[in-house]
Amino acid sequence: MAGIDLARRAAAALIAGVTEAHETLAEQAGVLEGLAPPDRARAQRLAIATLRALPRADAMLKPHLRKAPPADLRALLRLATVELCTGGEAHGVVSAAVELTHAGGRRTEGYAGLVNAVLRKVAAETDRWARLPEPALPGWLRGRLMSAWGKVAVQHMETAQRAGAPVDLSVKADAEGWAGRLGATLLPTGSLRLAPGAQISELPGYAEGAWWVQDAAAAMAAKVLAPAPGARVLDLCAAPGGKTLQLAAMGAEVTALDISPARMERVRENLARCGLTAETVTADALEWQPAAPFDAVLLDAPCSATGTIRRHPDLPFVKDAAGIKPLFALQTALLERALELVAPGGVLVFCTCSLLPEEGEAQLAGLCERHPELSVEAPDLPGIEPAWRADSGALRLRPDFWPERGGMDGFFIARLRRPA
Ligand SMILES: C[S@@+](CC[C@H](N)C(=O)[O-])C[C@H]1O[C@@H](n2cnc3c(N)ncnc32)[C@H](O)[C@@H]1O
Repeated sequence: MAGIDLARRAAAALIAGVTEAHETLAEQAGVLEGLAPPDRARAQRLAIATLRALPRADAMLKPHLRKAPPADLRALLRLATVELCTGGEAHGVVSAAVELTHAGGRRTEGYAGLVNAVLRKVAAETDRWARLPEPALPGWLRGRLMSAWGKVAVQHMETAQRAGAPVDLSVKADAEGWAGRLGATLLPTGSLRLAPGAQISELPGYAEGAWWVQDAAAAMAAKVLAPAPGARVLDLCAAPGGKTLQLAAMGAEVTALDISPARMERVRENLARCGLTAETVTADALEWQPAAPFDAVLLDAPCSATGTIRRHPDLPFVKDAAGIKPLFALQTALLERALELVAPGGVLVFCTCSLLPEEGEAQLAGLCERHPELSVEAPDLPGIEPAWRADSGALRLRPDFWPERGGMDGFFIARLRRPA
């Protein structure tokens, strides 16, 4: 009997956690504890691949299941089905699933025969996979995006989301040199894009903090802010700190604030690894009182994160329309607070990793209506394409942009100036 495949067991647990307990993969970090780094990475890869293809896996399994199996077994069947239909070696995949069913104890061991029989049938008809409809966004989100961006754009976004996301890096300095050393592509906006399959923590420059992982779209917000060296900048919702690192690397005097103590710890760790400094504050942005206003404030507000589904395919199972609605009012309140903390003549950059206009375009329109004294400044960055510019002067970034390069996260970024 072969040993238990720990990565597959963890992957199945992660899948069940997302689909049954509605917890994100990030919230289930405990599942991966104790696994060796390669098993950890493999478990995450398997869970992500399965979640991305879930409707197809269910369509493959449906004819062979008379009633729904227990949740953890269903996750295991879905995982094995995706593996079988995407090139996994049939004997290895089926026997690993059977082993895990036995190992599940009294609750699942009685299903080992069923798991074996069902997966053998799936393995015998993997040609059906390619003829099944491509997985689409969940209905509540699809409808909203259709009204905002149109059917064709949404189809392109879905294609991008199915393809997944490459890994992008922001560098402290010398982007061209690091592109050469890492074999990465230097993107027109200054981020580096790694070739697939890199083991991040093994790459040169990781240990000494020469760069950090950050999607190219996410990296544009701090570049839009572009603080002068020594400028006092407040990063108002800072954790885990990607934008704090950028601002500090640009030479700004940064205050990084976040409400979450655990996430703030990540900011401190990231600053330490990269040898950068910022003042860190754990507080509610709506209540915190600084001694003086700032030259610039960056508000990367909590949002639906619908722009990041291509790298987080767990999100549609965890969030729904009702769950994200309270965020819209929080974003408005945070925007008002952020503006109060900008000194006269200073700059406010507002961004969200959302594709919903309620969390971007509508927030900007509302802010400008309430504060007609503000001016929106169109960003002037290398690499920005005309299609990314909205009439308002903001940047609207979408996963279907840069298709030939591997896409980017969805983001909304606006730069506003208070009169002096
Ligand atoms: C989109 S994330 C920020 C990502 C971060 N800017 C980066 O680039 O790594 C939003 C953050 O807002 C924080 N947050 C939510 N409500 C907050 C509040 N009332 N005050 C301060 N931070 C808050 C969350 O803890 C979360 O870390």
